[in-house]
Amino acid sequence: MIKSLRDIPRIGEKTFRRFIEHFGGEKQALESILNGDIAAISEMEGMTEKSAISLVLEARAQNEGVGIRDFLKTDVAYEMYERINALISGFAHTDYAKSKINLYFPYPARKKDMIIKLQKEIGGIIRMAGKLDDNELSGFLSGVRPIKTNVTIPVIRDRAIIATTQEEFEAARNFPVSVQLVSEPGEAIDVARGYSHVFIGTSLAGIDFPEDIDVDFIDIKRTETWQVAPEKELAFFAKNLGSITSAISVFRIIRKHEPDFCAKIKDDEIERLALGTSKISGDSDLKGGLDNEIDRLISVYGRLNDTIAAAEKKANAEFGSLIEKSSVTVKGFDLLTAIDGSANSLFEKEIREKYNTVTASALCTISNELGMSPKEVQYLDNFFSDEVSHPIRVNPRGAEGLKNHLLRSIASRKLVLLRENARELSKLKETASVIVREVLDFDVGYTIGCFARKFSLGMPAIHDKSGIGLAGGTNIFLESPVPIDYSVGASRFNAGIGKLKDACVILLSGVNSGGKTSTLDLLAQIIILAHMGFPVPAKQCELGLVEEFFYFGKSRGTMDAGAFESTIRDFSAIAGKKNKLVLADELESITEPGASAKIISGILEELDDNNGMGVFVSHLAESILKDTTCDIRVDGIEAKGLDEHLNLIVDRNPRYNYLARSTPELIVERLARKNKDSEFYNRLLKKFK
Ligand SMILES: Nc1ncnc2c1ncn2[C@@H]1O[C@H](COP(=O)(O)OP(=O)(O)OP(=O)(O)O)[C@@H](O)[C@H]1O
Repeated sequence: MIKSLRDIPRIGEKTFRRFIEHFGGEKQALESILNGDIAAISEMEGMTEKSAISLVLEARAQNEGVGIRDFLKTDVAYEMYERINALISGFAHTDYAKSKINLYFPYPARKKDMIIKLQKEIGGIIRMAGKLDDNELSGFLSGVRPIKTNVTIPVIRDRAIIATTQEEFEAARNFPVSVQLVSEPGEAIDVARGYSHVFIGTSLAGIDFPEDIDVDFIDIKRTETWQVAPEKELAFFAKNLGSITSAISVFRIIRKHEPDFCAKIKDDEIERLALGTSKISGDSDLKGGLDNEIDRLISVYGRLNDTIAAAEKKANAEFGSLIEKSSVTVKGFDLLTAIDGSANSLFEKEIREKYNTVTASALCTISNELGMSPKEVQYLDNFFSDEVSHPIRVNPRGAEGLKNHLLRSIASRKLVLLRENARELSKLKETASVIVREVLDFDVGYTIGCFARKFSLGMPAIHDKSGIGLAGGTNIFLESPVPIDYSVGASRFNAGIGKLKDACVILLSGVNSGGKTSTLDLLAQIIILAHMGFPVPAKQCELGLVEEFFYFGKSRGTMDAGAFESTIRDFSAIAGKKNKLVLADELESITEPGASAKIISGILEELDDNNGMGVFVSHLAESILKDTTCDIRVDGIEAKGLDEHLNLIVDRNPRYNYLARSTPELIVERLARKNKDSEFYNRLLKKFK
């Protein structure tokens, strides 16, 4: 049992330190490895997804006392397992499921309990997957990613907690807002002027603060994040928004068909979470359209500059045209006043009236255009200076005053709403994490379910005898496979076989391209999937579990002495008492036919003596049988001739107790019929007649 990271052989000192740094502690790192958290492990520096998977598998193997290679004893067997896994992963909707699929592997017979447990779990998921509509589900499912918990937000600088004691100060520093320590109430007012929103201890309740500062009196030592910095609480939801909302949709769809799915999460929690997350945008802000007043304020702020510019332009045009038409008549004693040097006041009076008219109209336009509230209209008083000036311009400081007021109003109103939402959502953080985790884990099972649905797989029945039998078996790597019925050893499918019906060691003979290799591959797929606790590609299947699985592929051509020696050494692994299945494809090409037949018969005898199961594809069945006294059954896949398109007519189902000929003459016949003018093919064909 692994108790420390150091118990995993692959983890040296350097990797150990990296793990601690990445996961924040040995316990967390170990948990992550044993839980198979591939995504988090592969985020580590120097770690790829592949190495993370093999590390997890190694750790698990150590923990469970069994690893992949305990069952998959040859490279060809392992490659078949990898091909199957790659095929299944292709059905995953999330990267999480894609990598998690790699953690399933075939267990040897001694882990029967585990296999049966997996069969039950996966069987349940497949039944559920069968009820779900993938078109409805897949879009949402692929939007779910593991929850990111490491969420930070920048300090909110225009909001402060004003502490009056050291303890309050220390408590306040836990929140991402400015923190100030004051020694007396008057100082608090001065400090508060630098912020648009302050939180002050209840001990200072009753002091008057300037009107333009929002003040909240709180118990600083007991306050919660949602109260002073709701943005921090909401940032978790904002950062994981896509995943959470997609997971909620998946949850709802599953629950429609399977009301008990993940019963620990109550419907009302999901609905509250859905409501809360529907209010936030990706940057922890409030979504538009939720509050009319905020939307109005934002719109006023956004249109202010343009509205002012248009009003200025209009005012200047009106003012210009009024001035153009103006004249001042100086009559009678006014002439004397004018000589006095007071002509200016006469002109000013005339111009001021027009200036006042034009600016008043401009303010009216601005206020109407923007739909301003009475409080906002008050800020317009500072827009135009009392002194007549030309061209007419809005006083920038006046406009700034209104803008600041608008921004403060937006912030203060938003804070109320953000707080309400953060308060509600802060209680649902765990719910959100669980929902996402459950949906990701669901995708792992659903991936297997989709794979099973696509290939019409069925759960095999496991019996205690030595044998494997199937009806309607379809090789998952063939495009349009013809279903195969076959039985090796004891099974309920061997009733009609006649002699040697329980034989566990078989020679499979037959025509070239008849489907011998495909049959071995099918058996390999079935044996691997069944030992993983997965459904298998057969309408019906019954099998006894084995401890080891050997698959030897076809060798390419005669071997040199070294390669031959190492192949024989590979085969020596099948000696021994452990129950096993051995598949071997045309072993004869390792050396010349006579010697090959002797070697194969020796291997088959070894297998038979040790109660092993084996299917050996060979064109040397007759010679092999001559060299052995064991009860070896010979089955055959036979070609019956050529069809009108000169394709082989083959019955893909092996015939029991039947030595099928290789029928190379059919291939020669095909060549001769396709190339009617060729003397050469005709001459060869005659040799067979
Ligand atoms: N059950 C089947 N259903 C449909 N097609 C099949 C089936 N079995 C085999 N085939 C087709 O026949 C082709 C040849 O099959 P396979 O390689 O298994 O034959 P073989 O008997 O091992 O041939 P050889 O003796 O030349 O190695 C396959 O690629 C596939 O296209």
